[in-house]
Amino acid sequence: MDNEHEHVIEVTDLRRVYGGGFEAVRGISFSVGRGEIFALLGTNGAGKTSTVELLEGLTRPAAGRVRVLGHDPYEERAAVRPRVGVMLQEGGFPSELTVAETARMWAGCVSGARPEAEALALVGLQKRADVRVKQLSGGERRRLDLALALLGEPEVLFLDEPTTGLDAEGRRDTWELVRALREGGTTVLLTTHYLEEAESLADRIAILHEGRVAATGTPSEVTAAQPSRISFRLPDGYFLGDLPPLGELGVCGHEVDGRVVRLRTRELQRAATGLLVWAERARVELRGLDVRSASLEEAFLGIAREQEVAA
Ligand SMILES: Nc1ncnc2c1ncn2[C@@H]1O[C@H](COP(=O)(O)OP(=O)(O)OP(=O)(O)O)[C@@H](O)[C@H]1O
Repeated sequence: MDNEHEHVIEVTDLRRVYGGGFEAVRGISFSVGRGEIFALLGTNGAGKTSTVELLEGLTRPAAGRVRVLGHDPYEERAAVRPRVGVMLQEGGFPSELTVAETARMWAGCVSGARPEAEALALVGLQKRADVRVKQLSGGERRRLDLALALLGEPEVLFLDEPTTGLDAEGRRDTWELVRALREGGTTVLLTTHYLEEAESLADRIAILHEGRVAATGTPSEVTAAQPSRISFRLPDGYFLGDLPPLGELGVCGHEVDGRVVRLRTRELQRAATGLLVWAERARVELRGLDVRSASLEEAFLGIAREQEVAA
């Protein structure tokens, strides 16, 4: 396999069982290529952190295979660890130390670390170097976590909810930094609760549900599998039955809320054209007309609903 298309992360039929027998990860498979940003999404308890911890080599899977940079991250920790940066959900470093002292202490544990000041500057914390960690805001702590993960100039970066607690500007700064790291060839696997984050940042995503991959692909592939929406106000004096038969328009679901009609369709062009031709002929205006493809949020909620029904 050439370097460009090398799978930096490979997960095959991965399982994780906690003490007591609860199976949190139930046969997950995916791979991440070099320089890709891959996002794991899912409801609370879907198994994102449990999966990331296996990738980080913190514990051994109950079954299945994990490879990071071609190695087993648990059995061959010494080969993998120096090439990987990890940002856990809870950093948990001593809060009496200053930001600079924390970075220095951390750098002491990393071989070939970049200068601490450079790592702090990457996340915009250079002016907070002399502040004690306990005095940082939640968002600043998250950025310090990220700076520490970047100290070793990692080839692979694991980010567990990297922007939780950050304000809108901090979140966008982090996205820019992650994109810049990708441009430099870093492979990034992140978990997030922010669908907007996955949509804007990730090359590919996997939506987990109860320990399984419910959907995977590029964000647009995942949303394309969900119905599009058309909404409008019924013109005065008209009723739903006055529209062309919804089945003929390719509509697969509808709701009427007062005068507002919402249609779902997998054939957006056919439905929109049929509706507009009807309105033109009837010489009526469809006020509030809104036509759009599913967002990742709608896809996410749709997948969660489908899974609940299937269960
Ligand atoms: N140490 C543990 N012992 C037993 N069960 C656990 C343990 N840690 C996690 N679980 C369970 O495993 C499931 C998956 O948890 P996990 O933290 O991986 O989910 P998650 O997708 O990261 O959730 P969140 O979005 O809330 O962080 C949950 O049902 C959780 O209660």
